[in-house]
Amino acid sequence: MSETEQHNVQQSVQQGAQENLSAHHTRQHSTQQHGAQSSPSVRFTNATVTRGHRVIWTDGNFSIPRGTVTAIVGTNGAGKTTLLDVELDLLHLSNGSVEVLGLPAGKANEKIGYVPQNYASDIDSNITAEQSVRLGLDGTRFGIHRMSDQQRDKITQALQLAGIENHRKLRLSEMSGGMRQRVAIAQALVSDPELLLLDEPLANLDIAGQRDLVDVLAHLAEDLGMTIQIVAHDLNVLLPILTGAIYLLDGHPHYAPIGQMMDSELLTHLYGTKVEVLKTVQGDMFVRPDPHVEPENRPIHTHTPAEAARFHSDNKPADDNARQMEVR
Ligand SMILES: Nc1ncnc2c1ncn2[C@@H]1O[C@H](COP(=O)(O)OP(=O)(O)OP(=O)(O)O)[C@@H](O)[C@H]1O
Repeated sequence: MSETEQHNVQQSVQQGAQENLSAHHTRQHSTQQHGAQSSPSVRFTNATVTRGHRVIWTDGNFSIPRGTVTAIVGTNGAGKTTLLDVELDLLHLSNGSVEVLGLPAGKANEKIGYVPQNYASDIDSNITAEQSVRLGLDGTRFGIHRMSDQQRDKITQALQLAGIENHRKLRLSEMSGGMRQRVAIAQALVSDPELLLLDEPLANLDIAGQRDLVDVLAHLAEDLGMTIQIVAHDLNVLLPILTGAIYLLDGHPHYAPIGQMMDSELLTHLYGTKVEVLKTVQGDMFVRPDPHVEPENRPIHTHTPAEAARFHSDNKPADDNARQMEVR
């Protein structure tokens, strides 16, 4: 999808947010009072997607509970962004079905916050952070209507959640990539989403920027109970907050809880190069390429969905999959 199309999509996802604000507050409140709703955040059934004449992936069969933080991982071109497109009903399946927040894909879009790849590269960077976040409330109507007190409060709240309330008057052109990424997140949050979809939000951020962003996501997930999906290439920085991962392997999407995902055999197949899962004495886990493998010895495997599913079917505790190392 072109960047302009992505931006239009982002706006269409956010359209109706203003009208739904009060209804959404009621919904959120009742969810907090009565616990998580019973339907999963997403449910894929026999899902196959094609673009043009090309099959991107097939046999998607999984569901993910609400209140979870899920990475979407796979090699370049495996179909991670495509998976988000399917959840937003920007792309129809050629077979099977997808439910999002208990409804057919597309029907719950006003409850979804979406942060596309490369945010701000195609919008007017002369606008301020506050104006940009306001686009999440009234989209294309920006600039025509006066802001109500309620809207102003919502924008302030979203800027606070993203940790940029002190920069609301700064123009995007004056901001670093990390700061713009936070503006994009604030824009997605301003409509009080139940599900937040982020497409490679960590790309182009330095280590401190990545950690700051993960802290923001941790607050949204842990304190506000938001369900989050994040397309990412590097699992390490996200590991402290991840509950699971959708992994695209050999043309099929699978879901695994994070403990089962941290398996060096599975990750080696997934990344197409030998990787190790290591555990520090403090109990933190991380993934790294095996430094002893020469490039020409990299394994190249293809697997059926059933074979791939076996990688995480034996419920091995995560500890069994990880080498322990001393890091103090
Ligand atoms: N609009 C489109 N029309 C046709 N093919 C497309 C379109 N968008 C993407 N594709 C193709 O679909 C496949 C999956 O693309 P997608 O962007 O979902 O992959 P990805 O896993 O997100 O990749 P990356 O990690 O490089 O961002 C790629 O081969 C891509 O070339």
